[in-house]
Amino acid sequence: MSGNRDLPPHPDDQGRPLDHNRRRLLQAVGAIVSAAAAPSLHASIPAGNTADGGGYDAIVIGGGFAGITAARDLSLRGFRVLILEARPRLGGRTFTTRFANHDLDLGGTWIGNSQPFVWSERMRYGVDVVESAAVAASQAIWMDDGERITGSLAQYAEIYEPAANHFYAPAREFIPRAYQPLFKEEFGNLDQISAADAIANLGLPAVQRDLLYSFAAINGHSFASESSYLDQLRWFALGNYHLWNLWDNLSRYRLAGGTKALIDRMAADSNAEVRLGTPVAHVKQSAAGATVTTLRGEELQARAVVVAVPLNCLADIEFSPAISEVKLSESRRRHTGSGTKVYAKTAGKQPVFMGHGTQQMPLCFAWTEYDDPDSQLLCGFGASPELLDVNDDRAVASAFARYQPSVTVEESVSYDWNIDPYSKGTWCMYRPGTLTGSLTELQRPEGHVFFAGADIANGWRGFIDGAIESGATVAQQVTQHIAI
Ligand SMILES: Cc1cc2nc3c(=O)[nH]c(=O)nc-3n(C[C@H](O)[C@H](O)[C@H](O)COP(=O)(O)OP(=O)(O)OC[C@H]3O[C@@H](n4cnc5c(N)ncnc54)[C@H](O)[C@@H]3O)c2cc1C
Repeated sequence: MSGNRDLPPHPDDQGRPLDHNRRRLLQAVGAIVSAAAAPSLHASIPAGNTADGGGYDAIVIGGGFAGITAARDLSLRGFRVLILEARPRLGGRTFTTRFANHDLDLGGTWIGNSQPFVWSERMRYGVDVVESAAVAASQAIWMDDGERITGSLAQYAEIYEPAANHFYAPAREFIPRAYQPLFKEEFGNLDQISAADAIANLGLPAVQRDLLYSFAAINGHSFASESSYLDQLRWFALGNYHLWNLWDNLSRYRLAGGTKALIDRMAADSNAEVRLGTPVAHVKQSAAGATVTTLRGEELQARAVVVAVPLNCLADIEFSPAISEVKLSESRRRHTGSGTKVYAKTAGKQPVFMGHGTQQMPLCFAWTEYDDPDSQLLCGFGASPELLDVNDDRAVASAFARYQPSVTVEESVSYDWNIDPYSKGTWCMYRPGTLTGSLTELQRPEGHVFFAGADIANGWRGFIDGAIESGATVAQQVTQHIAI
């Protein structure tokens, strides 16, 4: 089984010019922002497209966790809300499928109890959690100068933990408030250097250095040279400045029934109208609101628009007037998340293991995720699709064999988020300079247009938790905006 390649057409496929006369449009933004503050706006709510012709209060573009949260919260406050989702399903970068008798998540999967937004949602809707088999691993596997070493988790921790604590040492000083990443204001050069630079500067023995490169690679889902050191430190702050608590939040708990179980309950609790398979091509603001044009040319009006698409896809929507150049250039620059994730079903069983490789290996991490009676499901992550073709079962089998040489892989499954035009990447970690230089601007509403998403969250940015945080925050902003 391989990734889904039956993707709907992309806005760019229509050959629509995305360039604008920026000066003229920036002037128009100014006019709209001043008009938005005027109290008489509500006299001219745009002609609507709801069944009764009354118009939408808000159109939410994107039906991932951020968009669903924003739409649910707004609709439960009595506003008329429409979700326009490009794909034929909700969930965005979370995607639960059936494989080897499990509800398997090909995208976002694990949540943690230091993640307040998603944890409260799963408790509110009564969605249980299940623990990864690797939590009780009887074997740790790591690499020392190319040689595969096996031992206990405690032996592995003796090598890895002091190195990781060294790497994360500046986190408490520079990110004292995990949900206010810019609180400190002064960060020295921490956001200018990469995680790889920081690791090289630690002067550690090669075995520890390589473990850190690989950990930075899985966290940024790209080589350690791509991500900002400061952005990596943020994760440690969010993990309560404790390495193993961070790990618990990254990989311990899955939602029973998969992420679909949660997003379906959130969507069912919402009164928002949902249109699937409806990519948005254009958002045009007026004094009273905005007109959203779908790829099929349908025009829909609302008083406010929530753009809850991945950062990497933002520049594919045409905005009139144009949104800020910072937003567009960060979208085109893309966050670092561009690696691979793959599951493999084994024939027979191996010791339940947790494997920490090097960032140059096809899979920089691999472990037993499900320990079934007669087989296992292994999960692996790699820093780059260049290192592993996840659609090639034999390549996948040999990648897992680097950890368990005698493993027999029966079949594997993955999803290529990097070629999907509605994600153009995996989870978000920032490149050097983006956190201190652009986050505030990425979050800033422009006129009647608001921005949400895991990729611009304050707390667990790049996670389901961050998507829900951002969606809830923007729902509050839109509520105030509409109520003016
Ligand atoms: C492989 C992988 C593993 C991950 N692992 C974890 C994990 O274990 N734990 C965790 O918490 N997080 C994880 N994440 C990250 C997490 O899944 C995301 O951060 C989060 O789900 C993003 O939510 P979102 O709503 O901000 O964006 P998305 O889920 O990307 O939703 C955006 C939506 O916008 C839609 N869209 C895009 N363009 C348009 C358009 N023009 N018109 C209309 N709709 C459009 C998309 O189709 C999509 O549905 C992982 C992600 C991946 C890919």
